Amino acid sequence: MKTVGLVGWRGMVGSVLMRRMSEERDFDAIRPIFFSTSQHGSTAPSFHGREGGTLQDAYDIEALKALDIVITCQGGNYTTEIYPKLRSAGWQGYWIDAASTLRMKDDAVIILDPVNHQVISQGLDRGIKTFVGGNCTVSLMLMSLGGLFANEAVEWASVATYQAASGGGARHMRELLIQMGLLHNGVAEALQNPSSAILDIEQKVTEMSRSGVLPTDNFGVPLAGSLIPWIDKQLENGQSREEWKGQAETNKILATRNLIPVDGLCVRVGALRCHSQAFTLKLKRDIPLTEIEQMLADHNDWVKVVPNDREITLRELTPAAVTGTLATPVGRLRKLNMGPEYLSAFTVGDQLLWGAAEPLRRMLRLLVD
Ligand SMILES: NC(=O)C1=CN([C@@H]2O[C@H](COP(=O)(O)OP(=O)(O)OC[C@H]3O[C@@H](n4cnc5c(N)ncnc54)[C@H](OP(=O)(O)O)[C@@H]3O)[C@@H](O)[C@H]2O)C=CC1
Ligand SMILES: N[C@@H](CC(=O)OP(=O)(O)O)C(=O)O
Repeated sequence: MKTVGLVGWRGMVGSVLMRRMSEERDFDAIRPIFFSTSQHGSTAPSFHGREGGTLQDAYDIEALKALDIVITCQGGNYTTEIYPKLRSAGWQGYWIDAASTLRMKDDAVIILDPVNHQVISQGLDRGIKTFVGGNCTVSLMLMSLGGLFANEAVEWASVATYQAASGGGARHMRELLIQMGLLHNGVAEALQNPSSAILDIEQKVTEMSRSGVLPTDNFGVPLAGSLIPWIDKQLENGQSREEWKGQAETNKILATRNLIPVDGLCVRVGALRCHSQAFTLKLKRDIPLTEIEQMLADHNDWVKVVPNDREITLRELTPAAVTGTLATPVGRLRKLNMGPEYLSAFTVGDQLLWGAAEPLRRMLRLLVD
């Protein structure tokens, strides 16, 4: 049985990972050792009835060296500090990581096994020992649209994202909810009165939003009742770093021989943990819509083709409907006015599940089964 070090297990992504590992009885297949950067010496958690012992120091290279596998959701700073030290200390184990730090390294594979199982297997055969979860929007796009990529049907993809607050981390989610609460409190009385003027209510909300009373330490500006058309750092070419990841990671995950252009605009909206994405896809040929739907539906067990029907779309293709599930639905499929090779699509997916935790635990299973 492999000894597996779990780092970052009590964070937001880590908690989702622990829950999924419990549900899938992954702890039965490993000898887990829990680490912490701040609480070593305390009692480790017990999952699935197994005592976790004592929390180990996540900065202790000797302790980490004794592991067969490290699985970390601790974040990029931890990876940047510890990974090179551990490798230069001669550690030959498998490193499974949620952070973006190592994703584009030549000796790392981006893991999304329903989409690139073959790339992962080839990596293992080549002796690759570093496996990194993809960016959430990229992973969710490929889970939903994988069938079109697998059939080499996509010439290029243009995307507008609607990304949830959770992508920024736990503090961002709290900030959004506090902003929502403050805005509502400010007009709650007026809302009780059906004859109050809606534009007076709106004006009060807008004034509050601009007044500086809302907490904005994490997002920088109010998100409640608004949106933020920029995610992550600014690059010199005008893209945000989140937008840059779209093409870079998609092509690496798929191991494309000819680059598939992917570009668009990444936008933060007031959803909690589901990222949605609106696509314009240029297909390589005019494929009938029924064939497209079949390709998409056949690709993996989690994608669901939602008929392009108003009622069904409202019921099944929203963050509220998808949150907390492993489903990665795709809908609003139709040929656009630009011509029969232009397809629209709208996807929704939980960014903490397929967007973060799920590819990691499935990689672990590939290594231990
Ligand atoms: N948020 C996201 O959507 C995604 C995140 N990621 C990656 O995962 C990393 C971790 O993200 P996320 O889970 O959001 O980070 P969190 O801030 O929720 O957790 C990170 C660490 O903070 C420490 N911590 C300190 N105080 C607390 C507390 N009160 N409750 C829980 N943990 C606490 C824990 O480490 P310790 O026990 O050592 O103190 C924990 O492992 C990111 O940096 C990123 O690299 C990847 C994809 C998506
Ligand atoms: N940047 C993503 C979340 C994330 O953590 O992405 P990455 O794993 O590529 O750093 C978002 O804000 O929604």
